[in-house]
Amino acid sequence: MYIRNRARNWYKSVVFNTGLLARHPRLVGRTCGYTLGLIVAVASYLTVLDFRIEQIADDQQLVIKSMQSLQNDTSELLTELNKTYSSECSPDNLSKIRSLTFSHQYARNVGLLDSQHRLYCSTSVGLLATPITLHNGLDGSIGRYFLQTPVQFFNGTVHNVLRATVVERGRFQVMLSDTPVKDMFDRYADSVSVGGAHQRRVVYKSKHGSDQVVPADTAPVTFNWSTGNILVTTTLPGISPISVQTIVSAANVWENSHWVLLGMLCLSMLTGQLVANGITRKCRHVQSMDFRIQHLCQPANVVCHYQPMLELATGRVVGCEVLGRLQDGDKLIYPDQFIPALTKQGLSCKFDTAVSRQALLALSDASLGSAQNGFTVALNFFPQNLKRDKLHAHLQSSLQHAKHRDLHIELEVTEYDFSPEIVPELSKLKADGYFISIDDFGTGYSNLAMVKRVAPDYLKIDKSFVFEMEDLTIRSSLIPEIIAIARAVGSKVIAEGIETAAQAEQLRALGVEYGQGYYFARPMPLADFLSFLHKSNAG
Ligand SMILES: Nc1nc2c(ncn2[C@@H]2O[C@@H]3COP(=O)(O)O[C@H]4[C@@H](O)[C@H](n5cnc6c(=O)[nH]c(N)nc65)O[C@@H]4COP(=O)(O)O[C@H]3[C@H]2O)c(=O)[nH]1
Repeated sequence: MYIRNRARNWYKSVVFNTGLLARHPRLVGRTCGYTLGLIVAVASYLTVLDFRIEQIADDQQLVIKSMQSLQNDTSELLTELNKTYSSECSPDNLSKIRSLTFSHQYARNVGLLDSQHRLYCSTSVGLLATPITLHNGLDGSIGRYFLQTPVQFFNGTVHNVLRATVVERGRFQVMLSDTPVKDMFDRYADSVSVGGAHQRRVVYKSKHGSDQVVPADTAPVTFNWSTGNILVTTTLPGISPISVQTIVSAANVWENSHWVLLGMLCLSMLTGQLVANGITRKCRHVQSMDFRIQHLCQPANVVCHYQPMLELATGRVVGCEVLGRLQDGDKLIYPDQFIPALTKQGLSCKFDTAVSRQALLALSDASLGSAQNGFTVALNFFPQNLKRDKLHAHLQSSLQHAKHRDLHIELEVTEYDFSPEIVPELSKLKADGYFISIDDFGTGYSNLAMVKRVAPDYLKIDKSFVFEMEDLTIRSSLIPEIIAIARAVGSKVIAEGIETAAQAEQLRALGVEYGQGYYFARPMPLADFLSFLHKSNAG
């Protein structure tokens, strides 16, 4: 749980504080996607390599088994010869030995030794003209053996000489036909070394194999840093250990598994591309207001700005409109940037509640000077949040600990949102003592009968009418009509968006009671608003 929370916090801080995501979503997506693609490609290659190494180790076991079979067969033959047969070079004895040799797979020829351990007779040649002593023998588990030994045998007409392995035990030597083993070496090994510690030597090497002896204690898989190849080794232990080594190069892996590798390469490229697209989309999404608003819309991020509302006739500040902003790192974001996402994500109530609570707590604690009595606080609410019972409870609880409770709360609903469903709620709120104002009046098509039923305390002329006053457009000519409607329903008029002294003067002359706009002051933080208030009302 703890780790999950830490991970979530870390993720959020990365998402919200990393400008990189916002500025380069594609770069982030591609970096992550292609890195993953590369990891998949490397992992695929390592899997194929691992598979190939296992395959080679299995093949080497076959070689080892055939070596074992050769040793067992030869050992059995030598035991039988020493136990049952004499080393006499008589035709009868040689014929018996020959028939025994036929029942053994690897023996080609048997040699007989004299009392001085010299080869003096063989089953293939018979009695030798000169006895032979073999040199450089190795000690093996089945006897002493001589590698690549020149041996004579009779092929019908002449005595041929060939090189073969000879194993000697007791009074006999067996010349081995190691062709089956050699075939195995050719297929599966690059290098074979045999012999005990000091006698060890290379007995086989392929065209790729090295001349170096493979020590008997070589690990099953090693890496040759000078060639960049992997060496797979299997050793048959014993007095004369046999080590079979095979080289696994990248070319070798490619040769054996190129279709699998090509398939995996395509898969990793596809994975990389899909992940890159996915992460790019995700980065864009986490930077979109729809996603960020859920993190931003917390009471701690809500910032209230206050725009003074003045009595046009006297220039006195009589109230303010509270305008909510959201703190996003070191910058503020404004309603036109977040309101669509806010409503889409169902956070409008959370936002309105946070703004109104913060503003009421701040203003009820502040010193408002001569404006203290009956100071008007205009709060904007989304129509769906104008539910009397809930709203009344919330506003009262916000004012519960207030220093002075004589603030007049004005609830603003835009004309655009003015609908039959909210009329009864507004009437009840008005009966509770809240002021009701219809904001942006003139921009919607509100039913005048409905307006009359609510009898709002204020009609706020939308700023678009005020902006065009000096140009005398048709729109601005509607201002007297709006004022007439206000009079008819018993409302006072507030003009929004006053930017020049001429606009303020004209509106005052038309009978508009209150005004707000950049001409007087922009929406501002509480401290600035309070100093503006005291300065304006000082005179
Ligand atoms: N050009 C110009 N503009 C002026 C002038 N005087 C004031 N304004 C801007 O006009 C908007 C007046 O607020 P509104 O009509 O209630 O329109 C508000 C209101 O409908 C909504 N809003 C703002 N705060 C809240 C809130 O806390 N809750 C809800 N539900 N809506 C809010 O967002 C709208 C836009 O708010 P803002 O961006 O703060 O924009 C404010 C204000 O900064 C001026 O002389 N010239």
